[in-house]
Amino acid sequence: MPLLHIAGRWRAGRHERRHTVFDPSCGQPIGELGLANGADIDEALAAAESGFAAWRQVPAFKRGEALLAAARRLQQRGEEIATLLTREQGKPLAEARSEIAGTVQVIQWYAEESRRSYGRIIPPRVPGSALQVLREPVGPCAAFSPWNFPLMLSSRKIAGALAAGCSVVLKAAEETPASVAAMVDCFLASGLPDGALQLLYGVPEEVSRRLLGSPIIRKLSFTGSVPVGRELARLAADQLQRVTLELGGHAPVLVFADANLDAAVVQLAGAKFRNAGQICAAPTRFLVERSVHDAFLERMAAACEQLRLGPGLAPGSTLGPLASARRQAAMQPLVDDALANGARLVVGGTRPEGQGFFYRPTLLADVPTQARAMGTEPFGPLVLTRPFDTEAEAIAVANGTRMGLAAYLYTDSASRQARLVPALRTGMVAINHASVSSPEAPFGGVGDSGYGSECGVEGLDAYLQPKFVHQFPAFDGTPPRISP
Ligand SMILES: NC(=O)C1=CN([C@@H]2O[C@H](COP(=O)(O)OP(=O)(O)OC[C@H]3O[C@@H](n4cnc5c(N)ncnc54)[C@H](O)[C@@H]3O)[C@@H](O)[C@H]2O)C=CC1
Ligand SMILES: O=Cc1ccc(S(=O)(=O)O)cc1
Repeated sequence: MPLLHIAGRWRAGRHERRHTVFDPSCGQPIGELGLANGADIDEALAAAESGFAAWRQVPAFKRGEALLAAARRLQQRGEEIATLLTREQGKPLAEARSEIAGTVQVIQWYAEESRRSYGRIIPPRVPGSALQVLREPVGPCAAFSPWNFPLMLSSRKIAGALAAGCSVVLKAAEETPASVAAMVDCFLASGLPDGALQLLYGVPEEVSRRLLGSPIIRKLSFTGSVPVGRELARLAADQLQRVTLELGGHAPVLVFADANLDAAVVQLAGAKFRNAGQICAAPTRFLVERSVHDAFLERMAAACEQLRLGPGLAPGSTLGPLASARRQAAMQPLVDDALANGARLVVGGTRPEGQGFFYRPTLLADVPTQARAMGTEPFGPLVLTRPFDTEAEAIAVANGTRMGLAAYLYTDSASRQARLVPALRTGMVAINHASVSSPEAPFGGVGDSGYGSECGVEGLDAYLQPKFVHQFPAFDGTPPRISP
């Protein structure tokens, strides 16, 4: 699989180590990936430097056109790429198609927004002078994307950087290389100069150390786990690179008795089991007002029973395998620990017999806050519920982890909505709805969920550096008086 793209050329990495790619639905190898060695990474850095020099000269309008063309190509190749994605990541084909549709929209949004990245003129203190703020691309960027939504999460970084006029070296996840390579091909075929976009796979810590150790890189964007995010932020500190970190969450869901319970469960079950629960913003800790807790459990149990666990490419599967043996192995200890701490098993709780990285949809009730799953992001198909009696108690539990990405609130009371939004310590809140992701809106968290945003104008700003220009048309020898 020659899936690296460096300096305008597709080729295999020259590292002595190779990475085996697995089909999560059967646990069998489906390919061998050649990884980047030090020389490959250095070539990618040099190419990103020259690619930046060329790409930043392209007018914003033309950059937007190139991105729109990339989005069209991705749409045209949708079926082929969705199949690649399902094969290597595991998600049901319908979800892979929907990831592609969402990715197309992200690229389109950045393409359009790049035309509106205006500077500004500030009224001057000294008559005849001008105060301008220009917005310049920050420079070559290093981007690291994970395996759970390889296309969506890579596209946020690629399109954000390219829209702003930056070049990118993307290290995507070794677990899911072919789908991202196909998407990168869509970008490259749309008129990018050589070096504007490189794709690497490698030994992760070697790639990050070498990229972030280089003064060429001016910006880091990472989506993944908290420990790796911390490590990359440390590396970026040495070169004073700007940083965006999206490090996952442990989203609380607050369901009050005045909410429409039927609609809430349908939405929440959809959001929870999408991608087998491997979503940073997945609803995870379900805090339900005591008077409706049993009714909620009954409906959620029915929703779990309706899921069809099976290979993503098999028609009718609505819940695929986890993406790796590592993720599958992480589930049972979390479930066993919750049960040992007094939780009640309502549905699932085991992996099925046979091959593949499957885990049954699992509903655990009355999960105590000290259970490990209530503090560690499960990143799997686990619903954890607990009843609450007061709003204050619900908020205390909701804010009881160091993570702060998303929160979900189900209540028809406008006054409660107004009280709870400021009380929730998260970067995003959805009310009577189970999605917090929209290309137009900033996506990001607080606390251990990281900092910075992707998408929205904030996502584009992350790749732009303001430059203040204080201009006097001619110098007449009189020192200007700026202070009053
Ligand atoms: N925010 C998100 O969307 C994601 C969050 N996670 C979180 O991470 C947990 C563990 O997942 P794993 O895949 O086992 O985690 P991991 O942290 O070992 O790997 C996650 C990704 O980061 C990359 N990575 C690892 N070390 C790196 C390094 N030093 N430099 C650059 N990239 C590096 C890997 O290639 C992989 O694609 C999950 O349970 C979940 O909590 C994982 C993936 C995505
Ligand atoms: O894991 C992070 C993540 C996954 C999916 C999406 S989206 O809903 O498809 O936009 C956003 C973030």
